[in-house]
Amino acid sequence: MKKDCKSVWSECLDLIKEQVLPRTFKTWFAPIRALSFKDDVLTIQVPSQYVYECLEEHFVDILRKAVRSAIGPNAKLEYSVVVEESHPRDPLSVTMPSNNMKKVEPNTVYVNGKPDSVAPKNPFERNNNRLQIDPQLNPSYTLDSYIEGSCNRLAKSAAVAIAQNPGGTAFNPLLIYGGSGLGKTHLAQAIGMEVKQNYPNKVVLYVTTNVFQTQFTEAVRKNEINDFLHFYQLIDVLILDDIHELAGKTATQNTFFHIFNHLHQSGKQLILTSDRSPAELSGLEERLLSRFRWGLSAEIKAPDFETRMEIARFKAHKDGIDFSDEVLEYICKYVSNNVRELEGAMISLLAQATFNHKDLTVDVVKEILGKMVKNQKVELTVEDIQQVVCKHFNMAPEMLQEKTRKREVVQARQLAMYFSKTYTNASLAYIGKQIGKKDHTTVLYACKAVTDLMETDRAFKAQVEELQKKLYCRN
Ligand SMILES: Nc1ncnc2c1ncn2[C@@H]1O[C@H](COP(=O)(O)OP(=O)(O)OP(=O)(O)O)[C@@H](O)[C@H]1O
Repeated sequence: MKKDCKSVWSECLDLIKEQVLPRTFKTWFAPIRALSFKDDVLTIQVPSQYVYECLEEHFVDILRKAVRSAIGPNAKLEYSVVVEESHPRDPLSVTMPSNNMKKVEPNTVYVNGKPDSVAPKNPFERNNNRLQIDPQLNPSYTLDSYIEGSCNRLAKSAAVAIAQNPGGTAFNPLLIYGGSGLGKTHLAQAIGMEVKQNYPNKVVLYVTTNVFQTQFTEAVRKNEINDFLHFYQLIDVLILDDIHELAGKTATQNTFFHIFNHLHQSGKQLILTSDRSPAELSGLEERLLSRFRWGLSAEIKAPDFETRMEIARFKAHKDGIDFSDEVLEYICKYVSNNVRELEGAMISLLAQATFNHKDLTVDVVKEILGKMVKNQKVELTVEDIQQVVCKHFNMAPEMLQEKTRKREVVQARQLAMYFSKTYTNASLAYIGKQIGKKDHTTVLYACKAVTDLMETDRAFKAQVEELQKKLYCRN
């Protein structure tokens, strides 16, 4: 069925929404209108030159991914920029190309038979017996732009070593794990970028577990599983993002197991990312987990204040934004758990200040961030959470450590575990140890119990929301 511009753009918006903060989405993407879609070119109307520049500067990667996913590898984006709001329905506008839709050069590999029979669909181009493999790398994710701190030192050092000698270090596979928005994808992609620079002929491929899963399902449906395996065996550096999503997908795990073995035995490099440590990767087969342990598992933790400041200074400098140190300190103090949110806050602040014609002083930042900060994850520890939960239930924190199955203690413990998993970057093992000396499976069970109960019990859900507010307003 032929898609129209509205449905294509709505598909893009769904994908974009998953990747940016709601405030960012509202500021930058919600006001955009889809104008036309023809020959793989999607034209969108943006309200001003400023918005056009900001989109190209800050969001081009997100846009590129979304547009490619909705349209295909040949997708092009064009902007129609409103220059005069002369008529609300028919404003005067000019058309601008998306300049930054640059991408890393694809690799060409020669295959026996028709390339069509080897490659999963998009983003691979086929021609005679040549197969072009787009590495799917984001050129802005480099090792140089990845700020090092104690939170990520081991992972970054391993990344540098691998980039110099892919497949030839002890770090094979490299499993990078940690919480959301802490730079796992950036670092994994940066290795790919650096390998492409050091070894232009090496075939690098970045793929999310979701895409891998879809390609696999498609290959099964079409009875092309051998071609699928053959294709993945052509890769020199395979980056598989979000491997926790393999949980429970036995057939996909099985196939990945074969690909892993083949690549590893042939001295090819594997880089994996996950939101939890191998010990906490439930739902994955032991034989796969044991292979992950062959190389290096490196955790990325939430950056400390100094590293956040360095990241914020770097981003401000790169984007040519003039934030004073005082302002940056204010932002970094409050946006503490997640680098993606830190970036989002900086971009939103800039946009709001520009639209409202205000200089970015600390007072202005306080005013603008005021509402936003309330919704941020202020730096919470497992201990803080236990305090708040116990106070809520009028219970001494020591009760959580007691070996009792009393209903109210069990529920308080489960809630403390659930909030610790949701609002801190502590590992399941650490959370369990701190809250009643339990193991990680108890924490997982507690999180599931709370989520399930919230779905069926309104009063309980209201109680969780009440506690959430108390946690946010703690400071
Ligand atoms: N140490 C760092 N230096 C510079 N930028 C960073 C750093 N850590 C994270 N970022 C930036 O933060 C944003 C989020 O990073 P990324 O997408 O890699 O996180 P992630 O851990 O893969 O998150 P998720 O698990 O949600 O996919 C990116 O724009 C990335 O460039």
